[in-house]
Amino acid sequence: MVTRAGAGAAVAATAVVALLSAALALYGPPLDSVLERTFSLRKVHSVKDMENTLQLVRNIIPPLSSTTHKGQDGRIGVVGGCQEYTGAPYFAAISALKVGADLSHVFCASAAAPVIKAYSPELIVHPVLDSPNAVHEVEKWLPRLHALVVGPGLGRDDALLRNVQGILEASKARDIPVVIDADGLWLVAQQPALIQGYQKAVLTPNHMEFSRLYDAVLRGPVDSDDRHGSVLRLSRALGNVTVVQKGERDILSNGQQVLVCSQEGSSRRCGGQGDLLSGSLGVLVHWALLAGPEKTNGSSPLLVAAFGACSLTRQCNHQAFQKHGRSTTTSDMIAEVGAAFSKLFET
Ligand SMILES: NC(=O)C1=CN([C@@H]2O[C@H](COP(=O)(O)OP(=O)(O)OC[C@H]3O[C@@H](n4cnc5c(N)ncnc54)[C@H](OP(=O)(O)O)[C@@H]3O)[C@@H](O)[C@H]2O)[C@@H](O)CC1
Ligand SMILES: Nc1ncnc2c1ncn2[C@@H]1O[C@H](COP(=O)(O)OP(=O)(O)OP(=O)(O)O)[C@@H](O)[C@H]1O
Ligand SMILES: [Mg+2]
Repeated sequence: MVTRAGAGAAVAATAVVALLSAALALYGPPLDSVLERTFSLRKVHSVKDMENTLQLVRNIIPPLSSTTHKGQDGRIGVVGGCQEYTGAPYFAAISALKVGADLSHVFCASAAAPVIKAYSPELIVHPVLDSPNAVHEVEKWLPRLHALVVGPGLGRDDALLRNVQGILEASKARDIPVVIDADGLWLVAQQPALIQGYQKAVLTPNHMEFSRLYDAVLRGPVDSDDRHGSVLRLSRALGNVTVVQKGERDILSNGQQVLVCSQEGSSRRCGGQGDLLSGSLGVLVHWALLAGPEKTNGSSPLLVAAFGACSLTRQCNHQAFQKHGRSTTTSDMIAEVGAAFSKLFET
């Protein structure tokens, strides 16, 4: 039997829960409680957590179908590539195609374009990034693109970075998802306001890029003993932008939740692996936003997409290393994308 006092207490408890939920929705749970919830059971749950999250990635992958037309599974743009760096934008753009995008564009400086075109007939290469009309030239394509990957091989030339700033602003105005990597993160460290609070941005810093960003945004050094807390804090300070800190284990957060990806890779650290990750993520972000939170069981679609890209990159590394050992290069990893994707996501 429910007494009046009992019913009153239940109503009061419901009100408290509702108030707390409203507060959480507005400000996010206290940092300590997120970390405690996420990590207190980490040792016993890590393998199960990884498997559960991989299942969410499987849920966002569009089935191959005879009724879809070219372009529906993803039209991705990579913004990067300059005189010095032509490999990085190529790795990102070809990885997007290999993961399952239908069309992959590269918007690069004019000196890089013939080189990138010569690597691959699969890519659509626009030599526009150092033109005085760069923003307009890229903006023309934005209505046809599902996601942008900004930064691989961009370099740090001021004129190029100013153009990329304009491209980012135009992409935000159109609500286009952006993955920001490499020198795109250099730009964000100079001007965090560029992506502050943009819910469709994912940042993929390596060790160095993370420290630079953290210092710029939080005005202090990273606590290297607390990687999880650092990623959570940076995401929150940027207004819940999704942050993926790459490393021995990848730490991912949207300021509400923290995920850890420890998919087995290898000890081979050749350059370009991060470009494979950011290009793959471009496609997965598009798929995840299309699928929506019903398919990700309430988890953030962008976090699920990022977990998918991290797992895939590490699995490619693992498979390539088994064949090539110390001579493994990123091209060997890209050759493994199909088999790694099947192993992780098509079981
Ligand atoms: N084939 C191509 O075209 C490729 C081109 N690429 C392009 O190059 C551009 C610059 O990108 P980036 O990553 O080299 O730049 P940046 O942030 O200055 O870091 C460099 C310094 O960080 C450090 N460091 C790194 N990891 C660390 C760790 N775990 N722990 C500790 N330190 C660590 C390390 O310092 P060091 O060991 O030298 O002291 C290193 O010197 C960018 O456009 C990118 O896309 C690449 O994509 C590769 C393939
Ligand atoms: N110590 C490590 N052990 C295992 N995997 C790692 C380690 N460090 C990085 N990785 C993996 O390598 C991939 C690329 O991360 P990395 O930190 O090398 O990026 P990056 O420096 O941006 O690469 P790039 O050379 O493309 O710029 C990620 O999938 C990450 O999980
Ligand atoms: Mg990189």
